[in-house]
Amino acid sequence: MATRADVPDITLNNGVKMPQLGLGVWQAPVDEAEAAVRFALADAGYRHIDTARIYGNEEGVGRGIKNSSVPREDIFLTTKLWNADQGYDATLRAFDASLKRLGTDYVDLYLIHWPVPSAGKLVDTWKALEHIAGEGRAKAIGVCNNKPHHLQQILDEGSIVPAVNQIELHPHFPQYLTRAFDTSRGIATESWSPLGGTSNSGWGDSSKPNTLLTAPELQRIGAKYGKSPAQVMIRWHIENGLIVIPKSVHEARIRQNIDVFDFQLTGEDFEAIAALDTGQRVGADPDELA
Ligand SMILES: NC(=O)C1=CN([C@@H]2O[C@H](COP(=O)(O)OP(=O)(O)OC[C@H]3O[C@@H](n4cnc5c(N)ncnc54)[C@H](OP(=O)(O)O)[C@@H]3O)[C@@H](O)[C@H]2O)C=CC1
Ligand SMILES: O=C1CO[C@H](CO)[C@@H](O)[C@@H]1O
Repeated sequence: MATRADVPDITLNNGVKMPQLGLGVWQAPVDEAEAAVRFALADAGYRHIDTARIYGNEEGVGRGIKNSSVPREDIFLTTKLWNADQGYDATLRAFDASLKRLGTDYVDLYLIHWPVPSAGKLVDTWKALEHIAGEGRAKAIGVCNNKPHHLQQILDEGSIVPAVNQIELHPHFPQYLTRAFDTSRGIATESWSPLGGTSNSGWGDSSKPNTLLTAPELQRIGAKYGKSPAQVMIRWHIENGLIVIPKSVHEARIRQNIDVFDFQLTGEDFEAIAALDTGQRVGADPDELA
C-alpha cells in the first residue's frame, strides 16, 4: 500500500512544499466529500485535498479533515475563488467565507478559478490574493485556467508570481504550450480532469464521455505493470512533473490512485501516450467562459 512517504513534494516558487498528488472532490456532495476526504487522509496516505467554493462541499472537506485526526499542518488544502466573487473587496469577503466553511484559519493554496476576461477583474482579484498571502492566510496563491496571455497580465501588473496554474490536462489534451510558459516563469502546472474527467460531468454541450479510462493503449501499457489505465495516467502526470488531483469517492479507487509509486513508464510508453493527443478539451475554453 502506498504511504504518505511515497508522494513526492513539488517545491513552489515561494518555497512552500506541495504534495504532487492529491484528491479532487468536484461533484462530490457534501457528505460524500466528507467521507472521501476522511478516508483519503486517515487510511490511504493522501495529504493534499483540492476543493472550491463552487463545488459546494467545503464544509464536508473541513469535517473530513477534522475526522481524519491528521494534524492540519500536515495537510495541503486548496480552495478556489469563484467567478462571481472576483474584484478586490468581494474576493476578501469570499475568502473569509471559504475559511469559515472549511473550519480552518488558513489554506495552503488559494486559486482564482477562471480568468473571466469579459469581467476585466483578473488583476484586481490577484491583488486581493496578494493581500491574503501577505497576511499568511494563504501559504501560496495561484490561478486556474490561465493561458499565457492571462498570466502575462498578472506578471505585468502584480507583485507576486503565481505559484500554480491549475489547467485541464490529460493525454487527450496535454497543453504543451501553457506548460512551457508556466515552467519558464517558475509557475508549477497542476492537472485537472487528469483522468479525462467524469462522463456527462455538467459541462453542458461540451460534456463528453470519458474514453481514456477504457482506452486500449492505456490498458495495454497498464497490463505490463499490473496497473489500471487510471494508474498509468496518474504516473504519466507524475513523471511529467505535473501536480495531479484525481477525483474519486470510492475507497478502492482512492487507494488505487495513490498506488503509483512502484513502476515507471518507458520511452515507448510515453510515445504511445503522446499519440492519444486529440486536442479535445472536456471542459470550457477559458477565453469563452464569461
Ligand atoms: N480548476 C478547475 O477549473 C477544475 C478543477 N478540477 C479539479 O480536478 C479534480 C479532478 O478532475 P475531475 O474533473 O473530477 O476528473 P478526473 O479526471 O479526476 O476523473 C474523475 C472520474 O474518474 C472516475 N475515477 C477515478 N478514479 C478512477 C479509477 N481508478 N478507475 C476508474 N474510474 C476512476 C471517478 O469516478 P468515482 O468518483 O465514481 O470513482 C470520476 O468519474 C476535480 O475533482 C477538481 O478538484 C476539475 C475540473 C475543473
Ligand atoms: O472546477 C470546476 C468544476 O466546476 C465548475 C462548474 O460547476 C467549473 O467551472 C470548474 O472549472
